[in-house]
Amino acid sequence: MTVSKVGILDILQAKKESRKLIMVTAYDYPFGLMADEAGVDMVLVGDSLGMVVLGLDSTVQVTLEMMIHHIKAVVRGCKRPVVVGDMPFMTYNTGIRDAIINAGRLMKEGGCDAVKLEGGSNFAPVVEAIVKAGIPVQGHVGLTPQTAGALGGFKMQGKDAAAARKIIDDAKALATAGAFSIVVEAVPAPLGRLIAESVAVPVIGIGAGVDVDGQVLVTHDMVGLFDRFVPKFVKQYTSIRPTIIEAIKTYGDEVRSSEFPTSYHSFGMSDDALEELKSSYCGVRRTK
Ligand SMILES: Nc1nc(=O)c2c([nH]1)NC[C@@H]1CN(c3ccc(C(=O)N[C@@H](CCC(=O)O)C(=O)O)cc3)CN21
Ligand SMILES: CC(C)C(=O)C(=O)O
Ligand SMILES: [Mg+2]
Repeated sequence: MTVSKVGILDILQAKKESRKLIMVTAYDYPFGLMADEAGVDMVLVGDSLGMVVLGLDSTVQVTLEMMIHHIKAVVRGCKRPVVVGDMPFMTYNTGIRDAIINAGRLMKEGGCDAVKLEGGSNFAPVVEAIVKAGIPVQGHVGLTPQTAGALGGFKMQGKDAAAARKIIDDAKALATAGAFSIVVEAVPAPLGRLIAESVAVPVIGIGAGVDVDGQVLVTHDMVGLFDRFVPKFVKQYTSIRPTIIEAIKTYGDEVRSSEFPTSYHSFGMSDDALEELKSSYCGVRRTK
């Protein structure tokens, strides 16, 4: 069966038809396959992979090479969803030429359909240049983890009217620059709604309330596979970490007690071959 690939135009159309957009993260082939099978619209290969699957303390140390490595794996599993690759810190902040070259590498070498970058109106010229080069760009405003240090940590943004106004203006600038969609992270729900009402392109919320055009979550968070910290906006739909730990423990117990492997999980050999082998075999330690 052939599956029709979701396109950027389908993402834009969804907002016009008031259809909510579903986005989740994936960092490897099995999670790419599962997201595809679950029928999501977009898969984000987030730079959160630095924290979630590489054990780093922030997303700042993530490199373009790491992103390309993981994007390639996810793309192999995703036949239908739009695959968005996060641009790492300092791969688009140093100038328009660098940004275009690096976005191009994520697309050409990684194989993703679009890129995402963090930043507001200051980055509108960068977004515009990448879009003009033919690469769809998703914006990201509100809590921007790559610059969390400057924001005072992984904290909610847009608390007072002036800060909220700035985020609305940022989203508008990105939409005008040609972003096909904008991620809004960790802002008050009423602000999320105002942002969604302010731009024609879909606003994808993560901790931005329900009145936006779609939602994104880190898959490892929603299945309880990552729990070093659990942001307020995460809902754990299942908890597979204890299940995995229990399986590994049981395996260990069965190895120690020689319950595993059984003959079912072992390979046999013909009696003739075994006899011939034994006659010429000179073991150091004779058992049985
Ligand atoms: N596993 C994971 N999930 C994410 O959503 C995520 C990452 N990693 N890494 C990159 C960024 C970092 N993000 C984070 C990380 C922590 C909080 C957090 O703990 N926030 C607290 C404090 C809120 C406040 O003080 O305003 C919370 O209770 O939500 C939020 C977003 C979102 N992104
Ligand atoms: C949290 C999402 C939006 C993200 O940027 C990431 O996973 O890196
Ligand atoms: Mg990110």
